[in-house]
Amino acid sequence: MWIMLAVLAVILLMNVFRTSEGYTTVDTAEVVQAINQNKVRSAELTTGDEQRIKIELKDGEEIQGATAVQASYIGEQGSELAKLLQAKYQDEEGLLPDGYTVSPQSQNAFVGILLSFLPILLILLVFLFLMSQMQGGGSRVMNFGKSKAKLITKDTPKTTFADVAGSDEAVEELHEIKEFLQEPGKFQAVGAKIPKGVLLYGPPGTGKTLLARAVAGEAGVPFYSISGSDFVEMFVGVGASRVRDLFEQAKANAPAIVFVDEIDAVGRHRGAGMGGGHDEREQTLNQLLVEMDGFDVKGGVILIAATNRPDILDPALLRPGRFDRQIAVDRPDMQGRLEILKVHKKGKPVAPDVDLGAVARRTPGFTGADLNNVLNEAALLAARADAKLIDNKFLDEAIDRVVAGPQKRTRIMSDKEKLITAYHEGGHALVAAASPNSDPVHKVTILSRGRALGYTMVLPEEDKYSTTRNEMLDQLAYMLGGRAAEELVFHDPTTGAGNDIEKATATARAMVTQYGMSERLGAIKFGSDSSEPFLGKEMGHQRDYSEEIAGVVDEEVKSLIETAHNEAWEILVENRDVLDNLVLELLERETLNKEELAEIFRPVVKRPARPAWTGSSRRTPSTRPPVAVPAKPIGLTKANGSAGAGVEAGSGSSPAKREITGSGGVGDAGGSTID
Ligand SMILES: Nc1ncnc2c1ncn2[C@@H]1O[C@H](COP(=O)(O)OP(=O)(O)OP(=O)(O)O)[C@@H](O)[C@H]1O
Ligand SMILES: [Zn+2]
Repeated sequence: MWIMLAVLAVILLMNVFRTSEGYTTVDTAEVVQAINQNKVRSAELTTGDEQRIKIELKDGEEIQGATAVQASYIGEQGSELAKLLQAKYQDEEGLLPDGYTVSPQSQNAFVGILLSFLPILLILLVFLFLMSQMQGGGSRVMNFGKSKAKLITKDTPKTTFADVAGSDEAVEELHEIKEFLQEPGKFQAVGAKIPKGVLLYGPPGTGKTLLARAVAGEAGVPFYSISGSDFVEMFVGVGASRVRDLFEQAKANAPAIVFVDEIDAVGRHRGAGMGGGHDEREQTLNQLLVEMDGFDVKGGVILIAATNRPDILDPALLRPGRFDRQIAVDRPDMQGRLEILKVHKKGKPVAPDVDLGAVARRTPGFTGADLNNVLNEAALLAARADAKLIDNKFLDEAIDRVVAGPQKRTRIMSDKEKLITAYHEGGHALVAAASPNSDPVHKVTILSRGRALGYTMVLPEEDKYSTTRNEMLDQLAYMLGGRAAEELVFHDPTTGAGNDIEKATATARAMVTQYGMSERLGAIKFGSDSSEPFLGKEMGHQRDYSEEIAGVVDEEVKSLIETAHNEAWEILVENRDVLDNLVLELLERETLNKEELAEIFRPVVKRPARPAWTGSSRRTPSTRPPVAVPAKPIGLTKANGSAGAGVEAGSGSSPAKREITGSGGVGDAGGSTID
C-alpha cells in the first residue's frame, strides 16, 4: 500500500510541474511586446483555469536569454491576448496558422488531474480486488478505506448500573472493576491484583455490551469499542496493527475501558482455521495477547470482551493474567425479566391495568433485548392504532410478534389448509393437555405469523432450570402431536410438521447422547457437543464413537420417536371428540387463550404415568420415598459464578425454553422456535 501511495505522489508532482518544463517564466508585458514586434514563431494560449501563454521565439530572438517563455495573465487579459494573436497572425480566412493555438481549457485543473490518474486508479482497484480474492472474502474491498474512527468508537457513556436489570451477579462482579478505575491507588496500596481482562459470556441480547458500557459510565472513563468481526475483515497485518492502535489510544487516555465485542471472531483456538496456517486472525489474536501481557496494571486500561461462544476461545486467552475474570451473563429469570421490563417501560405510556409481572411470566427464555423489543413493538402497535396507552392487547400481540414474527393477514389459506392447520395445532395442544408431565397449554392459534402457519405455546408455571426424563418424553409426544393428528384425520401427512420433526429428533438424540437417558447405552456422552456442529469438523475429528455404537444411537433415537408418536396417537384417538371440538373453536376464533383452552380440555383424562425408570438390573431404584422438603429452605447457598468446580450447571443452564411448535412450511418456521 505504501509503495503505491508513494508512486501516486510522484506522478502527481510530475503532473503539476510538467506544464512549466522548458519554459522560462517572464512578465506578461514582455510576451505582449514580443508579439507586437513579430518575434514569435509559435504561441499557445491556454484559457480556462490555467491562464497561461507560452511562446517560442523566432530564430535569433530571445527574452531574458531564453527562446521559449511563458507568462500568466488574469481574466480579461486573455481575450486581449487572443485578439492580439489573431490580429497579428491570422490568415485571410481568419484562422491562426499552425503553431498558434488558443486552447480553451474548459475542465478545471482538478478534473484534469483526476483524468490523468484514471488508469492508475483502475490498476489499483484491480489490484485490491485481486488481493481480496486471495484472502477469500468478497466484501473486503468495500471495507478498505473505512476509516479507523468508524471501526473503533470512543465515547464516555452515560449508562449506569441502574440501566442494567436482572443481572445482579454480573453487576456485583463489575463493581470492583469500576472501583479500580475510579481509585486505582486504593487497590495498589494493598497490593491487590486487578484483572486485566474481563470476559462476559452469554447468549446474544443479554446485555453484555450494556454492562461494559455501564462500567465505563459509572467510572466516568472513556469507552473504546470494536467488534472482533471487524478485525477479521481486514487485509493481512491490518488487524494486528489496529489492535496496537486501539490500545495506544486507550493508554493515552487511561483510565479507560477497551471493549471487544464478538471476541470469538478473533479468539478462536489457534490452528483451527482453514489449513491451520498462520492466518490473519491468528496474527490479530497474537497481537491482542501481546498487548494484554504488555499493559501493566498501573496503566489503568481494562479490556472487557464479550462472546456467546466461550467454549471456542483459544485457551491462551483464558490463562491467568489475561481474561482471568469471567462473568456469565445469562437469560434473566422471571424476577429479572420483570425488572428489565420496568427499566424499559420508562417513558412509555403503559395502561394502569397492565401487569408487567404477567408479561414476565409469559416470556421465559426472553433476553433483555427481546423484552426491550416487546415493549417497543407494543408501543408501535399502540401508535399505529392511535391509542394513547399501551394496553394488554398490544403487549399480547407484541410478544407473539417477537416469538414468531408479524401476523400475515394477507396470507389467504384455503379452507382445506386451514382445517389441516387447525387439526395439526389442535393435535399439539391436546397431547400436551393429556400428558401428565407437560407444561400447561398457554395459547393455540391458526393465524399465520412469519413463516409459521400456526403455533401452540406451552408455558411452565415458573422458570425451570432442568428437565426430567418424563418431561422430555412428554415433550416428544407433544412435538409429534401435530403430525399424528394429520395422519389420524387426513391419512396424509403434510410438510407442516417438518420443524416439529427436526426438533423432536434433536431432543431424542440429546436424550441418548448427552443425558444418558437410554437404558441400552447408559450414562455416557457420545460425540462432541451437539450445540457445536462446526467445531468438530474444524478440529478434524467427526465422531468419537464406533460405527457400531452409532447404529445403536440411531436405533435408540428411533425408538424414542416411535414411542412418542404412538403415545400422541393414542391420546388423539382416545380424545377424538375433544380434538374435533377444539378444531371447531379454532376455526371460529382462530386464537384460543389459556382459559378458553382449559374449558375445552375439561373432559380430557391425563395419561397414566409411565413405568418407573429402571436403569440396569443391578441398580433397582429404591421404593423408599425422598425426604419431605422443609417448609423453609435452610442454609441455601448461593452458587458463586466464578467458583466453577462443583457447580451444577443444570440441563440448559438457562431457564427452560418455551416450547413452541410452529407448523411452518418447508424448512424452519422462522422465529417460531426461540432458543
Ligand atoms: N439486563 C438488561 N437490562 C436492561 N436492558 C437490557 C438488558 N439486557 C439487554 N437489554 C437491552 O437489550 C439491548 C441489547 O443488549 P446488548 O447489546 O448489550 O446485548 P449483548 O449481550 O451485547 O448482545 P450481543 O451478544 O448480540 O452483542 C440493550 O441495549 C438493552 O436495551
Ligand atoms: Zn407442529
